[in-house]
Amino acid sequence: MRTEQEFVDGLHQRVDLLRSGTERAVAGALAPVGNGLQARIERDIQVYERSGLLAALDAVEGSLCFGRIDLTSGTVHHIGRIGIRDEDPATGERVPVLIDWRAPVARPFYLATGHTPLGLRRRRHLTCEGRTVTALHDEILDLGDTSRTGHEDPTGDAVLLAALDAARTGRMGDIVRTIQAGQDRVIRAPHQGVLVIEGGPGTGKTAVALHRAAYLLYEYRELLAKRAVLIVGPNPAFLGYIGEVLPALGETGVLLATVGELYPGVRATVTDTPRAAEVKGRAEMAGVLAAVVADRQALPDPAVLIEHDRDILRLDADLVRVARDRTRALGLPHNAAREHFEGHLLNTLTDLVAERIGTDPYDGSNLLDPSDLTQIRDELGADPEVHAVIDTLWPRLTPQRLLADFLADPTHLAPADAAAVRRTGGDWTTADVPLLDEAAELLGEDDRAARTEAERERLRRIAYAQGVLDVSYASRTYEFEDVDDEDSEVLGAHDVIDAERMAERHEEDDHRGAAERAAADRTWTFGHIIVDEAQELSAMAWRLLMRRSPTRSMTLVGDPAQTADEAGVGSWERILAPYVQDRWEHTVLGVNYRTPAEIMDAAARVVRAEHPGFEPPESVRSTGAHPWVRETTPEKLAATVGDAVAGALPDEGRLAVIAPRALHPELARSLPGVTAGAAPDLTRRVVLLDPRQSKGLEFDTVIVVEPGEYRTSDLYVAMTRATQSLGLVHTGHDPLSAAPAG
Ligand SMILES: Nc1ncnc2c1ncn2[C@@H]1O[C@H](COP(=O)(O)OP(=O)(O)OP(=O)(O)O)[C@@H](O)[C@H]1O
Repeated sequence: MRTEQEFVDGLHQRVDLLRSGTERAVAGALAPVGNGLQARIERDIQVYERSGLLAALDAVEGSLCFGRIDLTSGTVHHIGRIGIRDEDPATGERVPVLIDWRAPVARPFYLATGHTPLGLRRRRHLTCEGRTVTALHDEILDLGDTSRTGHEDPTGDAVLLAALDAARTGRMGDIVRTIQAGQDRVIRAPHQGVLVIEGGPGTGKTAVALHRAAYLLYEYRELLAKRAVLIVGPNPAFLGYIGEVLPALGETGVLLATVGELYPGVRATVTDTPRAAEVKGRAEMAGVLAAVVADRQALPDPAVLIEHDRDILRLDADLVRVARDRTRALGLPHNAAREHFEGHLLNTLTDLVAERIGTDPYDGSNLLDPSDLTQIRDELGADPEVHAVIDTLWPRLTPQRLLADFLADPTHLAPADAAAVRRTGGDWTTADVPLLDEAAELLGEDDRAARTEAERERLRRIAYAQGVLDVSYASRTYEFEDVDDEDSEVLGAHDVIDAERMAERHEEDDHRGAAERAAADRTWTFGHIIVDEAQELSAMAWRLLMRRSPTRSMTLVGDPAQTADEAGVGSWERILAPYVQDRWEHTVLGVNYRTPAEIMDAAARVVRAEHPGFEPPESVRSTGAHPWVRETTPEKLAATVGDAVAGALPDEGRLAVIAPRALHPELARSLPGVTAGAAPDLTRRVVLLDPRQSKGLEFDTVIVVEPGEYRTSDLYVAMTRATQSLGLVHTGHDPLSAAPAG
C-alpha cells in the first residue's frame, strides 16, 4: 500500500507541475500581443489547446491511476485515465509513467484471465479517495506464482460489485476501472462502418458507447478531432445524466445532442401528440416535402400580363413550363435553381419583346442584332414587375416558411394524417427538426448574395494580411538594419508567405473546437456518430443523421424490447438497409449490471405476459430483496406514495417515483421538495418522472405508480431503472399478479 501511495503521490506532483506550467502558459498567451494577425491566431490556438489540457487535468484529478499490471517479464505498468510521461533520471529520456487505459499496452488489464493470462502475472485494482490510496485488490493470473501480497481478491469481482452496489448520484459515472472483456471488445472495435450494440436493460450499452467515443478519439485522434464525434440521446435530461462521463475520461471534443437540437437556430418548444410524431417521422414525408416544394414552382393560371415599355407581354403556362422543365432538369435544389429559372424566363420574355418590335413586316425575319437583345434582356432584368412575377412563379423559400405553411395546410396528406399534424404558430417540435432539415436539403441556398459577401470578405482579409506583412517587413528591416538584407539568413514573413495565403490560413484556423463549430453548422459531417436509444428514432430522423455521416462511421445502441416511440423504426434491418444494405456489424451484450435478479425476474414476467418467449439479460447480482406491491384507493394514492417514499428513501443515493404524467401535480404535492416537469433535476434525492423520461436513467430505489396504465415496453423500462429496490403502488391493477410466474 505504501509503495502504491508513493507512486500516486509522485503522479500527482507531476500533474501539479504540468498544471502550473500550463496555467502560466495560458496566462502568458493571454497577455497583449499587439495587432498582428498571425500573433493573434497563434495566441488563440495556444489558449484553446492549453485550456483543453487544463480541463482534462482537472477532470481526471479524482482517480488518476486505478490499475497496475505486472508482466511475467518483470515489467510493471500503472494504468490511468490519461497517459503521463516523465523524465527518466538515469537516461534523461521521457518515458511513460502512467499508461492511458486506451493504449494497446493497457489492454491485458481488461482481457487477461487465469485461463488466458496474456503475459500477466498479476492484475491490481487501486482504489483512491482523492489523492489517497484506500484499497488494493489483486488477482493472480500466473497460476504457478505462489507469492502473495495480502490484498488478494479470490473471486476477482470485488471492485466490480462495489461499483454496482454504490449509491447513485444522479449522474452517470465512468466504468473505466472495471470494463469487462466483452465490453472491451466492443469499445475497441474499428471505427469504420456501422456497429450495432444491442442488449437488454442495464447491460452497459450506454457506458460502452461512451467509452467507445473516448477510445475512438484516442485511437483516431487526428481524424476525429477535426470532424468531432456526435452523441445523440433521447432527451436533454438523459444527455445531462451522461454528460460528465467523457470529461472524466479527459475528452471534450464531443457534441451531445438530441435530434431536436440538430438544426442550428431552432429549439423544439412544444410536444407533438404520439400520432403526429408518428406521421411526421414516416419515410414517405421526404416525398411529401419534395411535392410541396414542386408545387411552389407554379404555372400561371390564367396567363400573367406584364406591362413593359408600353407593351403588354403575355406569359402563359406553356411558356413558363418550358422554363420550369429546363430548370428542373438541372437537378439543383429549389433556391439554388432559382437563378437558372430567372435566366430562362428572362430569355423567354426577351423573345416575346423581340417578336413584337423586331419582326420585319415583309419577310417575318428578326431585325434585332445580339446587342439589341442583350439590352432588352437587361432592361427586363431591371424591371421590378418582372421580378415580382418570378417571385410568384419560383419564390425564394426558407425551410421554416415552407414547413410552417405545410403544417398549417397539410393537403398532401391523407385527411386523418393531415388532421393529426395540422398546426399553426411559430413553435417547433422535435419531430419537426428532421422535416426542417429535409426541407433545407430540398431548398438549398440561393447563395449569390453569400458568394458576393464571401468574395468581399476574402478581399478584406487579403488587405488586412497585406497590412500585417508590411508591418512585419518594416520591423525586420528595423531589427536588422545593420545587416545587408539580401545576405540575411533570417527569413521574414514575406519570404515564406504571401498575403493571399496568409488570409487563407486565418480562415482555416478557426480556433473554436470542432464540436462547437459542428453545433452551429447544419451541414457539418461528423467523424463518428453514436446514437443511444437508437430504436426510438423515426425514419426521417435517420435520414438527417445519415446526411451527417456520409462515411457511415456509426455506433448504434439500443434495445428493441424497450421501444416506446410510435415513430420508432423497429428492426435494425429496416433502419439500415436503405443506407448500407446488410453491411453492418451486430453485437449483443447479455449481462445486466444494473438490476438485481429479483427485480429483473419481475420485469421479465410482465413482458412474458405479452411475448411468451421473452428472455431478459442475466443479472450479475442478486440482493434477496423482491419487489413489493401496495394497493390503495385513488383518493389515497398521493398519500400512499408519499408514505412509501418516506419509508424507502435510501440513506444515500437517489429515489425515483415513476408515474403517468397526469398524476404528477397531485403526487408532487405529497412529495416535499420534488419538482416535476420536462427537465427534472436528476441530482435531487427524490425525482418524479413519467415512464418515457426514465429511459436510460437509473436510481437506487424506484417506485412505479399505477403500473397498470403503462404499455408493456414502458413498464419494462420503468421497472428496470432500479439498482437496489423496486416497489409498485396501484389502485386496482397489479401487473405482477396478472403475469405468470417465471
Ligand atoms: N463494466 C462495468 N463496470 C461497472 N459498472 C458497469 C459496467 N458495465 C455497466 N455498468 C453499470 O451498469 C449500469 C447500466 O449501464 P448502462 O446505463 O450503460 O446500461 P444500458 O444497457 O444503457 O441500460 P438501459 O438500456 O436500461 O438504459 C450503469 O450504472 C453502469 O455504470
